[in-house]
Amino acid sequence: MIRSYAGCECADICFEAAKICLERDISFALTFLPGSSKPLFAASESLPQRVSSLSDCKDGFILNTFASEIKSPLLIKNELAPERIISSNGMCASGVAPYVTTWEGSTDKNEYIKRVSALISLLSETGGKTVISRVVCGSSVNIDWIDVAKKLFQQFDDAYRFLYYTPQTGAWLGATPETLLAYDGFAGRVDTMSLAGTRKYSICQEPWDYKNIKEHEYVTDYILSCLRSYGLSPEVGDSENLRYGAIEHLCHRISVSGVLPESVFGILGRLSPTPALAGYPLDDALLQIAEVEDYPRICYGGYIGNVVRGNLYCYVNLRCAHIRNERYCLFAGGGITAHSQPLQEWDETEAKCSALLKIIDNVTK
Ligand SMILES: C=C(O[C@@H]1C=C(C(=O)O)C=C[C@H]1O)C(=O)O
Repeated sequence: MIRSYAGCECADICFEAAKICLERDISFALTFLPGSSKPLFAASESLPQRVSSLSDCKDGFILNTFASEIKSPLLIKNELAPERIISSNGMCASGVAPYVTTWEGSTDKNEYIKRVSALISLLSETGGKTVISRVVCGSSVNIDWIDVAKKLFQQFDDAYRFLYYTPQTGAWLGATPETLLAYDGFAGRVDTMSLAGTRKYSICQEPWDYKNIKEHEYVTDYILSCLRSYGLSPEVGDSENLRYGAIEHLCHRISVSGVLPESVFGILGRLSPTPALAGYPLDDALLQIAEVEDYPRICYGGYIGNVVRGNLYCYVNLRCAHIRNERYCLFAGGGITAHSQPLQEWDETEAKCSALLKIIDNVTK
């Protein structure tokens, strides 16, 4: 059982502190591990810096952007307690405004269909898989993001839930089902998952279709070869259906022992992004993503997580929104292969962002 490293047992206090941090551009992260109602809160007056090894990493929140060339994550150190932020309201360091801005316009459906159709034709010749996303943007003016976070976190209590801000990334909110890397420092064990393949949730567990099985295999194979390249012998669990609200994903849990803390950030850097978020082969997929998507992903598809006394709990930044005072931008994507149908892929992205969009609509004054 993990205790809150910020010494904060009370979620309401953390949400109140998060609100102040958002208003004052103070670096912070409020997160909940899957199934836990205990907040993990980290905040710092100093600018988040890169950390190169888990062994040297203080407790706090780590993150990296999508396909970052700099592999070492940024760390928000656990330095400011939420109570202190609240009691010194306004007295905490004047934060640093974000260096990145939110994208303005939503992806047009016809344009998406056109571009994805062209990609499907290309993949029919070359093989492989590329994960294409789209954005849904709107005005933030009448939205209380703390209210949105509370509702989202309650609805997806099985997911890793996050709300954070750094000047390097801006503010992000989401609830992700995808573990990238969990490290138990005492046992030297890494747990990860291959998560790809999406369909509507149903209680009758039908077999998965060929397209989903194939796009899933790219992810499993990639993770296994990455771990084996470290001389490790990973084990793959049975096939599972992992539910996320109204949809479910094909999932294999993968675990491996004998991992030294010095190797953990290296493995993390190699695993991010897997073909669940980029594609296979990786370099081709990254080029195709840059061609098809006309906005920067920033943190979408990157990773986020908590370092707690030598352990690491790290997830893929998915089912998320980039939020700012004026605009917000939701991101949702899916794996495209030669067997994709453009309209079905569009509907899949719709299903992936619908829960968060519904909450945003409901709280908009
Ligand atoms: C890319 C996303 O999700 C990823 C892609 C999936 C797929 O293509 O089936 C399933 C789960 C995630 O690994 C997203 O939610 O934006």
